[in-house]
Amino acid sequence: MTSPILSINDAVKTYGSIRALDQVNLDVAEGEFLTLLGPSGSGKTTLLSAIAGFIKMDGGSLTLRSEDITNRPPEHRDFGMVFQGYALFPTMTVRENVGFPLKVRKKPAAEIQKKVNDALEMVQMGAFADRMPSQLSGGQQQRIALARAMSFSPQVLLLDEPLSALDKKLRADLQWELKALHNQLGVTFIYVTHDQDEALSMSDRIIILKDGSIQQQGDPNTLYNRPRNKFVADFLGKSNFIDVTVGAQTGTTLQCAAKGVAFNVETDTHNAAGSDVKLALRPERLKLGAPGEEFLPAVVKQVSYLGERCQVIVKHETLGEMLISCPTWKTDITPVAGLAVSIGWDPDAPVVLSED
Ligand SMILES: Nc1ncnc2c1ncn2[C@@H]1O[C@H](COP(=O)(O)OP(=O)(O)OP(=O)(O)O)[C@@H](O)[C@H]1O
Repeated sequence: MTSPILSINDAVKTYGSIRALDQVNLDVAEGEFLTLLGPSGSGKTTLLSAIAGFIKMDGGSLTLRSEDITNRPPEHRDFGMVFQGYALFPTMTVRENVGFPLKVRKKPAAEIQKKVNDALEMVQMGAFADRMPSQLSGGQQQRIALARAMSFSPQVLLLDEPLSALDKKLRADLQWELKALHNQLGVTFIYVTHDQDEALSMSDRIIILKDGSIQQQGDPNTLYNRPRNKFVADFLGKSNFIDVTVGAQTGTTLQCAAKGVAFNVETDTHNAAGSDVKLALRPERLKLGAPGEEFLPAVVKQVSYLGERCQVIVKHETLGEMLISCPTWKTDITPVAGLAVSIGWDPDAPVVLSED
């Protein structure tokens, strides 16, 4: 990374015995769309609030373009913010709301007018300038909140679950719009969500948090296809897990044995012979065939049709139940409960997980 716009160094925040932030280190690159993702209580909002300056950290420091801002009050950090509890001012019009950050910064009236118009155009809400917030839908209010956060051209935009109150279809539309805005403006976005699909679809990089510490970070493709541990594999998408005993490893080829089943796995990790490891296997990497076609016999237990894909639970005699996701347009086999099938996977499909 070229020199980061923002660095969080050894951030610690405790509430009694809870470590909401546990030695968090993070560099944010200029212009990136960075997402903080984790389950409820993992520390996402705490980290964003510490960056915003709403809470004081118990330890660690924050730098903005190499300048220490750890003790700088929020209003002097100059970040744009779209927070859950940071609603529009109900007694101000849309125009006044969007102009508010500029007014606080004592900008001249002509500049305020121009920037407000620009910000409203940006979120396609120019026609709504004279309405009151109560006369807008939830999605429109979110667009105005975004326009307000952007009106003063901040270097960094902090967004805490800005779409969580919206219905699924509108949320998906606004995800596209937010991503397009990000591409167009080149502003650094730090985005909090607990929605995995939202994180995967919008982010340049995802930070996965659990109990106040970073579990893994990377681009969506790396995190999804190369999860580091069980928590990440389980939290980001669905996974089958297989406990195996390691045989010999020759280069990248690992011999594995699990409950009477032997197979090879291609891996870039190094594993000692005789050790026990856990593998993650994504449902779409499992293959479903007629009996004898793939290498393990199994029986279909349950099928769930999802439109473009169908989810099939199969049972192998010793490995137990496995989840398979197949495209529904591939009709060489129609899975129904009770059907005898076979299952298999390519050697590069399983991922060797780390223990922690
Ligand atoms: N003001 C507070 N007082 C006491 N504990 C707090 C406070 N704020 C947060 N916590 C605790 O710190 C931990 C992290 O909370 P945080 O709100 O950052 O999680 P989160 O990942 O944003 O969760 P959610 O998705 O539910 O918003 C939680 O265990 C929470 O209960």
